[in-house]
Amino acid sequence: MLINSTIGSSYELKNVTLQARVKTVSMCINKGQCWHLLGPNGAGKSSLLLLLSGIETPTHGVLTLGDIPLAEHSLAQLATIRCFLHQQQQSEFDIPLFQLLHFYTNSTHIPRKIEEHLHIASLLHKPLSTLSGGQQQRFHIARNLCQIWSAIVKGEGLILLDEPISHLDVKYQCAILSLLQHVCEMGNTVIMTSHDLNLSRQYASHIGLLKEQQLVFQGLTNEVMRLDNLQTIFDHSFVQIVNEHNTQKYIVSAPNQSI
Ligand SMILES: Nc1ncnc2c1ncn2[C@@H]1O[C@H](COP(=O)(O)OP(=O)(O)OP(=O)(O)O)[C@@H](O)[C@H]1O
Repeated sequence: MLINSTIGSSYELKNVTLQARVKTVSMCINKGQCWHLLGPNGAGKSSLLLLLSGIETPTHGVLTLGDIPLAEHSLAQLATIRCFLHQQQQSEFDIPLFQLLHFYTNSTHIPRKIEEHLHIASLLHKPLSTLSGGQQQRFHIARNLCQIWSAIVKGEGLILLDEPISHLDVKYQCAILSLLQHVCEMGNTVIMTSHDLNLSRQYASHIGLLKEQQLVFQGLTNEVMRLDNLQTIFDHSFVQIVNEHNTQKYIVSAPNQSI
């Protein structure tokens, strides 16, 4: 039984490679951190998340969770502390959400904190296919968090989310990101992908910038989210705008400038 050894643990990756999808990534992800992985399409963000989830196994290098190779933790054991939202969620069962929730979590209870942020309860009687894209996304995020909620309340959860804020309107984007920030403050670890530079800058404690299947820049958000780093990663020019109170900076595209 290895699961107890993951509690209070970190991921460590040493020269981890996944075929041609992720090239020699080395990084350490500690408990309580909120990582956002950013980069162009095809940069390797989803593939890196699949490695961290244990669904994919490195072709080279060492990936440990709590000082033990991730592959030595059984997927069944991991499922009690680690959730993983795939980028494109599909369900073969077009049944009411409360039945789907029960299928995935063995319960139809939605913890108060999740309901406060994601407002799922009023949708539970509806089949998934009758919901909008954003409503479906809220349900999938909620059921992933419900799956490991008993670990989350103890600050022992590992929450992996591939583009969780896609399809969401700005209110729910901020709602889910502030919920994730809150669970990190409880000691849980979040690793997610995104394409929204400004929201990542606002909500991530740590950033990984990927390009051509390599993790090129990583570290504290303020240190990594620099215009020169972003220009290198995206082959695109950006400018920074400071609001009138000089409290918030926004990164915006500068399409007329070539680099
Ligand atoms: N199942 C797979 N088998 C082989 N190659 C794959 C597979 N999935 C992705 N790839 C390739 O691996 C590379 C990284 O893809 P990945 O999906 O990780 O990128 P991403 O950064 O998440 O992109 P996006 O922003 O478009 O979601 C791409 O070149 C892609 O074509």
